[in-house]
Amino acid sequence: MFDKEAVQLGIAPIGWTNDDMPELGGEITFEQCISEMALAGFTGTEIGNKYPKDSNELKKALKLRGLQIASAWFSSYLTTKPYEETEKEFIKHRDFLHEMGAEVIVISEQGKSIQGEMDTPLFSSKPIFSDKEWSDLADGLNKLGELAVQKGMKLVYHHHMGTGVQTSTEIDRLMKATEEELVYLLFDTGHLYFSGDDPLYILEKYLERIKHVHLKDVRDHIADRVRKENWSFLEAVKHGVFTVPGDGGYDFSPVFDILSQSGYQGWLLVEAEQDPMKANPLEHALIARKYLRDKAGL
Ligand SMILES: O=C1C[C@@H](O)[C@H](O)[C@@H](O)C1=O
Ligand SMILES: [Co+2]
Repeated sequence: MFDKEAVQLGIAPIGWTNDDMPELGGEITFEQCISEMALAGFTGTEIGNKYPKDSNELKKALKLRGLQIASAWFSSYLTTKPYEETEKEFIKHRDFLHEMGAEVIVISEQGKSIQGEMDTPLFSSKPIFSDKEWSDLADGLNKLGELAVQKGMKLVYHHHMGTGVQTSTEIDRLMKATEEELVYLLFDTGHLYFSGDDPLYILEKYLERIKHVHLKDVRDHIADRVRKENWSFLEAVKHGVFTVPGDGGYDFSPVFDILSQSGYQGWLLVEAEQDPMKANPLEHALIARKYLRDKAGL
């Protein structure tokens, strides 16, 4: 059983409006998005591209609906740009999240990433970092982790399809190369399962370092087509490879058991980017909320 006081349930806006493909959900307003999150029974969200940039305006809109900011994605370019460039942007991002009351900062290395490329086949073209790139990445993350600690926050690394940190082996290398008190892990079920890795291996091995969780499910028949037909990450998303927990092929029961038994504290954030014209966002938010109630007792 989860400690209901220690765990908070959130949902990401990318089921309503997509950050990587703004045409998906382009007609859906920020207000509709956050109102439906609250209506479905969630109390938190991450930040999407339609959210107000002004912290007071954002706070007011969220407060009206009983929502909090759990975190927000930050793209680092530690393998391809001078460290100082990433640091400058990171400090602005950190300070905004701190102002919004978030405790974790999601980071993902986008140097050499193919996740935003519509025509680059996902499985055959993912980047593989050189030894130099691994050390630049680890050194940079340690420094950014220190900057997070200065504000009492935690840096959580998001392993991601189509990036240099996608597979279990790559996550192992990153975790080994970084300081455990500075760089934590974001556990995203959907990315590991889609990659063909066992999410439970990562969950059990890094339980102590996992400080943020994305609950994303996968439609197996679409994932099979992505491999066979050499689709890109964005094509996969457009075709509906991701969906909410309870609607795809992954059984979250062991994930919930392991997390609850370990006394996990923090956010469980449902995240399923898909085309809102094909998958009604409110309907899917409700499916996820029911699944969490039935399977996790939350
Ligand atoms: O956490 C995430 C943020 C998105 O923008 C990203 O593309 C998605 O796949 C994800 O897991
Ligand atoms: Co995610």
